Amino acid sequence: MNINKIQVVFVRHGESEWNKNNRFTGWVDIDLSNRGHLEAKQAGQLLKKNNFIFTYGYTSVLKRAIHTLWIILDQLNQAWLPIKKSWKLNERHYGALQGLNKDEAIKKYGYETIQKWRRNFKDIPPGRVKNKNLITEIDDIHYNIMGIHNLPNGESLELTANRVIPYWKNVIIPDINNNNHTIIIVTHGNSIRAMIKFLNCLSETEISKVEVPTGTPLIYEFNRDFQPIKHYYLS
Ligand SMILES: O=C(O)[C@H](O)COP(=O)(O)O
Repeated sequence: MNINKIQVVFVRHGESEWNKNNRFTGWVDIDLSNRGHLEAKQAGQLLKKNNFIFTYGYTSVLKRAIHTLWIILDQLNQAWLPIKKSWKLNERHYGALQGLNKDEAIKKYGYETIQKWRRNFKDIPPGRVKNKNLITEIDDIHYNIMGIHNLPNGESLELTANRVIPYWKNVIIPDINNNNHTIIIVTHGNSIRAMIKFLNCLSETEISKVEVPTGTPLIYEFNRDFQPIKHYYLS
């Protein structure tokens, strides 16, 4: 690989309608709010101002991330960029919490339990009852077409990392080695937290304190062995 530096830009999607309404979203396919559109546009403008030109893009199969990537690429005049979409970059599946307002969930389960499900590395939120909780059927069509028959039903950050990190190692790194050295990955709060824990070798306690803002480019620079040299938010 004949390149000077490898740059990977992670962006958490812009604010979604359910971020705005403070609802657990997970795999429910909710779109951007007006503010989310604006955040995505501003992220694109910021990347343009800093002369980013991407060679490949990645996103989940959830529209809040896909649309954020489209808006960013539109700002960069790079709508043509090849993009890979994978459910392995989806948000953590929030099980029975999906659709619940976070304050109401705290009233129902208690603050400490909710916080444990949200931020402990290994804690798995309760699973939803099939056909009872929100939009199960739509999820089934969405994912059946992709040939995924065993949908998760509540994931810890650890379980999320168990699909995100292999995707990084087995798909993204080989693509980078194939000369795609400046890439953008638009995904979700917890999929990015899984990557941050892995790349920065953070402990479970350290990652429990890390929050990822919506629509803000997080730049990682790597050496050829994919060790991070530096990372910073573009703002
Ligand atoms: O899926 C969600 O509800 C959010 O995108 C992430 O939620 P969290 O910050 O509660 O993990």
